[in-house]
Amino acid sequence: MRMDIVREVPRLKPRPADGHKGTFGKVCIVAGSVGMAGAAALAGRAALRSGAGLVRVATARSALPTVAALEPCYTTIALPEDSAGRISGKAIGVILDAASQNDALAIGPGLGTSAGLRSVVGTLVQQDGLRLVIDGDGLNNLSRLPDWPGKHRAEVVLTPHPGEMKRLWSGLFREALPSDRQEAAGRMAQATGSVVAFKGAGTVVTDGRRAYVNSTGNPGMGTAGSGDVLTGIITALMGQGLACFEATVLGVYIHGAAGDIAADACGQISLTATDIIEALPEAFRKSHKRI
Ligand SMILES: NC(=O)C1=CN([C@@H]2O[C@H](COP(=O)(O)OP(=O)(O)OC[C@H]3O[C@@H](n4cnc5c(N)ncnc54)[C@H](O)[C@@H]3O)[C@@H](O)[C@H]2O)[C@@H](O)CC1
Ligand SMILES: Nc1ncnc2c1ncn2[C@@H]1O[C@H](COP(=O)(O)OP(=O)(O)O)[C@@H](O)[C@H]1O
Repeated sequence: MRMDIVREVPRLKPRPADGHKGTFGKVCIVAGSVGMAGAAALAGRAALRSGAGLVRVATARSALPTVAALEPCYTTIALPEDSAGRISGKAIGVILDAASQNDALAIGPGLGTSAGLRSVVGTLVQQDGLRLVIDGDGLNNLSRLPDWPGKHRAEVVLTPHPGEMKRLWSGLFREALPSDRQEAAGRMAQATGSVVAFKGAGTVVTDGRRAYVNSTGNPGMGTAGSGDVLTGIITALMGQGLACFEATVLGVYIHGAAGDIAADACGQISLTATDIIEALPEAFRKSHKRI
């Protein structure tokens, strides 16, 4: 598969002196469940550290007090839940309202999987004009909807790790997942009309026409919640007006750069997803000088 290789990492425009929180994007992150409140908080905090003017985290009602207590700077939206403490299918009305009131929406970190969540994700991909990042269990729910690419109208970014990629792939193709990561990501992007960030060492970002292979990051980032942080970063960059491909390239680059700064400070063995968030300010400052 021939794709143009992108070597330049996009950048955010300097902030206008009279900018305010409305200028820098409102984003909503639909995430978390009882037992995985942390995933929602990590994505929300990462979005704040990545410049979103307003961050709203929409989560299952029972998980909300924990999610809210983990970070004072985002607001929260309580969603109807099922008996297992996962967001239920009845939440779709509130989520569609949030979609219409925000510049970008993410769904997935820590959701769990269920028929209700499948219908929520399936409805979101059909929303014309919605800018949507799908990660984690958002992808696991999506992979059980084999006909979704034919119906989708939203601008979609998919951020699978290799396990999620396998599930997504087997829902769409008969043949095995190609071992060439660029080939796999490129075909997934073309078949679904989405931007794909196929995560792992050397994350590949592609829209099926262009491909970027990331050089930042380290094995210390193989730690729980690291991908949830990436979701928050990309969503915030989309909220600030970057197109899906550009936001994903910059997001993947900054996430890896923050992981490298964090590994310098605390070593790859002890690195946690929280350390990646704490390193985002330095990663953004350095990238503005270097890129
Ligand atoms: N604090 C929290 O609340 C956390 C919640 N999380 C959520 O937990 C849910 C399930 O996600 P998980 O990823 O844990 O479970 P999955 O079952 O989706 O994936 C785990 C498996 O994926 C494969 N895999 C992942 N990265 C790989 C790589 N680089 N190379 C090869 N294989 C790889 C491995 O087989 C691994 O066992 C998601 O919604 C996620 O957002 C996790 O992010 C962990 C932290
Ligand atoms: N060896 C590595 N080199 C560079 N980046 C890595 C490496 N291992 C993991 N990462 C990055 O860490 C993140 C892990 O995400 P993911 O597997 O979704 O974690 P989680 O589901 O726990 O949030 C991805 O962005 C991935 O690219």
